Amino acid sequence: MRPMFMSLTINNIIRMVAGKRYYGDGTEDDNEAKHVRQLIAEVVVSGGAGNAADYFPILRWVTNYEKRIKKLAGRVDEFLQSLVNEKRADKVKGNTMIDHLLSLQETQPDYYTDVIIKGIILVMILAGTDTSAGTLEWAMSNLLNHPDVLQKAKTEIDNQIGLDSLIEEQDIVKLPYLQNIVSETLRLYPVAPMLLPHLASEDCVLDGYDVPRGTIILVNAWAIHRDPKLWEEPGKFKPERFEKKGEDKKLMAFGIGRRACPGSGLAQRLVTLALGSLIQSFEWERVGEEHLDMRESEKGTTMRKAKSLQAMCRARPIVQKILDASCP
Ligand code: HEM
Repeated sequence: MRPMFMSLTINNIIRMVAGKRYYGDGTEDDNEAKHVRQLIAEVVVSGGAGNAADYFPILRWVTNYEKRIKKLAGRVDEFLQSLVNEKRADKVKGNTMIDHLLSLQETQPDYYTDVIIKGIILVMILAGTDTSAGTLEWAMSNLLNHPDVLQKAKTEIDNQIGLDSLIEEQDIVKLPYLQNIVSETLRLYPVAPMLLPHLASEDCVLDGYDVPRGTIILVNAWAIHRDPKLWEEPGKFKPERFEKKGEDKKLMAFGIGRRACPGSGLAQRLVTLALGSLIQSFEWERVGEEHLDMRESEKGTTMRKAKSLQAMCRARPIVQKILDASCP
């Protein structure tokens, strides 16, 4: 299911940024979409790769890694510039993120240069797609390994939303158990397990340790989320734990403070809505009797499942109802 989750999250970000869709919905044979899909696939593969020549500079003589990455960066820049140029040429202003950034460029041209705008688009794609897709994959895998939790979430959705209309963004507040499933997934499987590296801007003392200015600090959120001093039965997937007031305050899957994830609201909404829609629309089962392998992959910048998720599903009656209503 990983490629489907990636298509969803990339569409979500690029539609917000540029009002375009490159996956599904008739884009299969579109040449521009094909080109962008290929480019994004290359960026995803290269994104988490290490460069041995950083540690053994002599390897520069034998690998063409840097040359290849520079070429890829050039193609990415060309693509981002084409998105900006296209929006700039539009006669009527739209409501996409690029439209708003170009308006700011008119009033503050020294700050909102094309380079800054392209940087913002790129960070949205890099930080906002793999992370949400990975969380969805962990959440779905947890549900398949815990059919009782899946059943409880289905009952909540059926009772709160009904069997005639699809769940919408504003319904999420009526689904606390579904929200707790997402929190419990982020606790056990934070896709950025060491957050991002932070640099001490001044000398400071952390928990009794002297930390000199310039030290790189990594926070092990994964270990904090499984600390038996903080959580009861920390290794157990138990969404009910978040029914206790204040438990969610202990989560740090998005970091804490000024440099915490600015996309956390979007990510939580997208993951909860997508998960809710999958539960509402389909009956889900594991492919075999065995529990799913929940080991983590050793590769990549985000923490992914070592074994990509495969599952079986059967449409629930609501799908036919919605299809009948959309093409009478
Ligand atoms: C489940 C999904 C996500 C998770 C678990 C996640 C997690 C994180 C974490 C742990 C950090 C570093 C915080 C720190 O070191 O203190 C971060 C930073 C960041 N995230 Fe997310 N993120 C997710 C989705 C998103 C989305 C959807 C976007 C944007 C659309 C986004 C944009 C960013 C950006 C721009 C930063 C860097 C912020 C800075 O350096 O000031 N993230 N995220």
